[in-house]
Parts: sequence; C-alpha cells; structure tokens
Amino acid sequence: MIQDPITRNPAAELWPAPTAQSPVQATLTVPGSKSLTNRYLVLAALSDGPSRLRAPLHSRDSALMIAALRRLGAQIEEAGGEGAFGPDLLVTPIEAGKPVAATSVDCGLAGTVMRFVPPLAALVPGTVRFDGDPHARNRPMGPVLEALSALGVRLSDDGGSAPTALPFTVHGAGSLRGGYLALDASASSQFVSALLLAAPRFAEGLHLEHIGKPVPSLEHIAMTVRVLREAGVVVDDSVPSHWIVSPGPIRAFDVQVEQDLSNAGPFLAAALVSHGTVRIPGWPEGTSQVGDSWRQILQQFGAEVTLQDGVLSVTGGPQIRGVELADTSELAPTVAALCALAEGPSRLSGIAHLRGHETDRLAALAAEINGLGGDVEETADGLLIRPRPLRAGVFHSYADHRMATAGAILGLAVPGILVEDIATTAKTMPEFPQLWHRMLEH
Ligand SMILES: O=C(O)C1=C[C@@H](OP(=O)(O)O)[C@@H](O)[C@H](O)C1
Ligand SMILES: C=C(OP(=O)(O)O)C(=O)O
Repeated sequence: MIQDPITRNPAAELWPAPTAQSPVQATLTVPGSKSLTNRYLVLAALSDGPSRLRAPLHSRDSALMIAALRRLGAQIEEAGGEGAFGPDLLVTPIEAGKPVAATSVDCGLAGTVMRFVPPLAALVPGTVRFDGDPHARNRPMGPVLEALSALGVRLSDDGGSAPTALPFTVHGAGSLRGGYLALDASASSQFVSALLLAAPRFAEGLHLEHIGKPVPSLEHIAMTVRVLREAGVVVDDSVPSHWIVSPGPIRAFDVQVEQDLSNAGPFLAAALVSHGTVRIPGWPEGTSQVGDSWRQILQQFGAEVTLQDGVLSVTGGPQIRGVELADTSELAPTVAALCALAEGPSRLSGIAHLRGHETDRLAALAAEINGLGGDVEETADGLLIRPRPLRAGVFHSYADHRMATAGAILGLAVPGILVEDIATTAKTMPEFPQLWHRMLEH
C-alpha cells in the first residue's frame, strides 16, 4: 500500500470557505457522474457504431479520458442538447485493427484513465506512452500491468524494463486472446473494471478471478457489469470474486448520464451541518452509483431523508450523530468531515486503500482536521474521529477534489477556514465553488 509523504501546493490560492449564517434551504442538481461518463466513453470507443452521451460530465477527468480515446483513434465531438452543465458527446468508435502512430496519453490524476485505457491501447496496433501528474506515479497500477503482461501484451518503462507504475508504454499488437486471468484487486476495484470493460473485444473473452484481501468499492464493479450488460455484453458475476465476460460486440448506445451522486454528498452534508434542508431533483431510481447510499448514511448521522417523485430531500437534525461505517469508498472524505462535526465519536473502517487515492486520504484527513484542532487517529484500515471543537485555519487539498470539498463542509460550521486550491475540484466538478455559493444564497 502506498505511504507516500503528503505534498502541498504553496502556490495555490486560499479560498475563504463560506459559513452557513442560517439553515440552508436549497434545491439543486449536480453535474454528470464521473464513473458513468468515463465508462460510457470507453465502451462507446469500443462499440459497433456511433454513440451519444447526454448530460455527460465535463471536467478534468472526462477531458483526459476524451483526449486519451482520441489518441487511440476514436472521434469524440460535442453536440447540441446543451444541458445545465454542458453539451452532449458524440463518439465514433476506434476502427478495429487501424494502427496509431506512436503517441502518448496524459492520465492527470484520474484513476479511470490510468487503469481503463491501457487495455484499450493493447487492442490498437501501435505504441502508447502513459504518464500523469507527479502523484499519479505513486498510485497503484501493478496488477493491471501484470495482467496485461500475462495476456501477452508487451510493456516497457522508460528504461525498457517491466513497469509497475506510471510512466509506462503499451506496445499494442491489435488483438488479445484473453482467457483466464488471476489478479489481486485489493488496492483498487478499478483493476477489475479496467479488464472487464475491454474484455468483450478479447478473442476468447475473459474469466477474471480476484485472489487476495477483499476488493474495495465493489459497487463500482457492479456498475461496470451493468453498463456492459446494457450494451449487450454477456457477463457472469454469479460467483463472488469471479467475473466471466463473453466475447462479442458492444452495442452502440444513446444514454442519459445520471448526475454524480458522490459529488452530491457535500451539498447534502450542508443540510446536516446547517440544520437545514437540501433537495436534489432527478435522483436516479435503481442506480448503480455508490452515492445512492447517502440515503442510509445520512440517516445514521441523524438526518431525515426522503425520496419522493425522484426528489431526494435531506433535513439535518438538531445534532450530527457519530457513526460506525465500513467501506464508504469515495464517499469517505465527505463522511469524515461530517464525523469531525459530530457530537459523538465515529469509526470508519475498510478504507485502507484510500492511501492510494488522489493522495493518502487517511493521512491527509487526519493532518488537516487535526490542524484545525480536531482529534482524528489513523488506524490500519480507517479513521477514528472524536468530537473536539475546531478553529479557523488553512485546510490543504493535496490536489484532491474530495479533500477540497471536505474543507468546504467544515467551513460551513467553523468561521475562518481557508481551503487551499479549491480549483482542484475541477477534477470532477469545475462548478463546485459557484454551486456552493449559490446553495447558500436564499
Ligand atoms: O471505477 C470507478 O469509477 C471508481 C472506483 C473507485 O476506485 P477504488 O476502487 O480505487 O476506490 C472509486 O473510489 C473511484 O472514485 C471511482
Ligand atoms: C478515488 C477517486 O478518483 P479516481 O477515479 O481518480 O480513482 C475519487 O474520485 O474519489
């Protein structure tokens, strides 16, 4: 597991986080889901005809995915249907067998790009070098590279040896046989998703088995299986830790992208912190997004939560209750911010793999909340967060969008919090500062 030193950006601006002067009363929607947008883009690039994404996310992570797929030969254009958060996307797939000139892919800090795109590069004849932001080189990548290598793909690092992390080069032969493959996905569910998304295009499909400690963020693998099935791919996930993808075409599609329920989290949290009400219309029914679990999580914190006619309504109680929660996946930084404002102690477990996210999130949350006077202790697989009054100060973001939004949540209750590098929210929600201020205007 990655234990890299925490890095800070001294040049970034300090954003005065607004305090909630009164209970928030807001109705709002948020931009499209990162996880769905980037999965649909990958599938569209591999599909059997042109596809359309309606109301997709437009952010740094989706822009990086679009640029990567274009490098592999997909054509992606913006098209009418201008929604509240930007235009639709039209995708013409990569032409099977068409070589690409030696090229490069910038992964930024996007896990979906660095994990999902290399298997596609293996399916394209050509040489593709992958790199990203400085911290991206620390994010776990090994199992995906080992898996590709086991499938017969030639890979090299800049010195020509077998790579274990970014930067690396995929020497695509244009086709993959597939078959049985074992991998350890305990550091990231994205290792599994990466191989499943490309697997219908392997000559024999793929039987993938996870061997190791439990896989985190299982909801994200379920999302992958679901989008594959929606595109006509046969996937058998009936045996835990096994996924069998049959070879076959990926049907082109026209899809409405759901709003990002994980990114809805900080806004819903504002209802608890300010003892107000936040409503989100268009809450998708029967969604595969992990953020749907806000409905249960926020109730445990003491909120009243209703979902009626597609409108999610969250009303904060008189106090925020402490919680015990396991594997909250990408929701954890928002959850931790609420815990720091709770009346009782909280324990978050099953999130050791957050040490390999945009930053070491366990270390970063402990350092920043404690830096404001809080009481957070790291455990082997999570955080213990005890109530203690917080004070004004700088909350560092570590280039992590969810750290920045965690700082904004604390700022609602604690005057004088300065969030360093709020612009890093552009990774998945460039509109965050504007939407946050708008939420507080009433
Ligand atoms: O597949 C995806 O879209 C994601 C999977 C999860 O990754 P991990 O399994 O590494 O937590 C999640 O945290 C990330 O934000 C998005
Ligand atoms: C872990 C996250 O992102 P990524 O897709 O880069 O892994 C996240 O958004 O919380």
